[in-house]
Amino acid sequence: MFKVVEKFISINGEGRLSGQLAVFIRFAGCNLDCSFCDTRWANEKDVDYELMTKEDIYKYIKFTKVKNITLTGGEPLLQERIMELLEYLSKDEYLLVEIETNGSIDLKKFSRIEKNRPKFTMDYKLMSSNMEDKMVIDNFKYLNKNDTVKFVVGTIDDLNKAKYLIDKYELTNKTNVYLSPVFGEIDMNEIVEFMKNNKMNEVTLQIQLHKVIWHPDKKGV
Ligand SMILES: C[S@@+](CC[C@H](N)C(=O)[O-])C[C@H]1O[C@@H](n2cnc3c(N)ncnc32)[C@H](O)[C@@H]1O
Ligand SMILES: Nc1nc2[nH]cc(C(=O)O)c2c(=O)[nH]1
Ligand code: SF4
Ligand SMILES: [Mg+2]
Repeated sequence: MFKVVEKFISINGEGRLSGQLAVFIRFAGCNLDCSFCDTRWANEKDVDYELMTKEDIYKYIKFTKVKNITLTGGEPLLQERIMELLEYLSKDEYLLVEIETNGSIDLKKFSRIEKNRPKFTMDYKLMSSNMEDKMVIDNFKYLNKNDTVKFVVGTIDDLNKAKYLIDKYELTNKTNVYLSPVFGEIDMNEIVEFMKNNKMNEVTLQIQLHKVIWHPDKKGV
């Protein structure tokens, strides 16, 4: 059984599928406590959730008739039998499943799903998150062109570290690389100037589209 705090259809506001319809399954609980977390409510010990089986989740997804699925949270890979869910969903070739994961969970076993492997959007938490020491650097090697590394940046120091990691691990040759501002905390022009000054080709700047369409704190979107 999986602890689902919310499930909804929306426009994906992040990453490569931003702007497209997606079904969101948000799981309860997280092992990190990022300074900027915009979904802290999902990680509270007493958060309300519905218990769903993998079949319940699949039935809900098919009922929506939406192709893109984002498994998120909280930290989705902490769910005890998440591997069973991923393998179950991967059998449906029509679905495009992506996982928003926080960089602290070893991705090795998940990257081994053969057919129609879910796509990782792996956050690398930088200094301003206060969670950088939890990052599993080895994860970079399990990411491919279907996946994304996302750097949520709140300061110039974060930007400098992101650039250092992008260069050191040649991330733009391996996977998609996104910079995302800590919403409302950093002047996006500063990020653009940094990208221009550092000739950051093949890096994508995103803004969380759902926070532009709706109030930034609105749930279920
Ligand atoms: C709430 S997290 C859930 C998935 C997973 N725990 C993670 O951190 O990737 C989903 C995404 O929202 C991003 N996020 C959370 N709070 C944010 C904020 N205040 N500004 C920008 N992005 C934020 C995270 O970095 C992550 O990419
Ligand atoms: N619209 C919308 N798009 C999203 N993409 C990733 C999200 C997340 O919280 O993981 C998210 C979210 O919370 N809402
Ligand atoms: S890892 Fe994700 S859900 Fe957990 S605290 Fe950080 S942003 Fe929030
Ligand atoms: Mg969100």
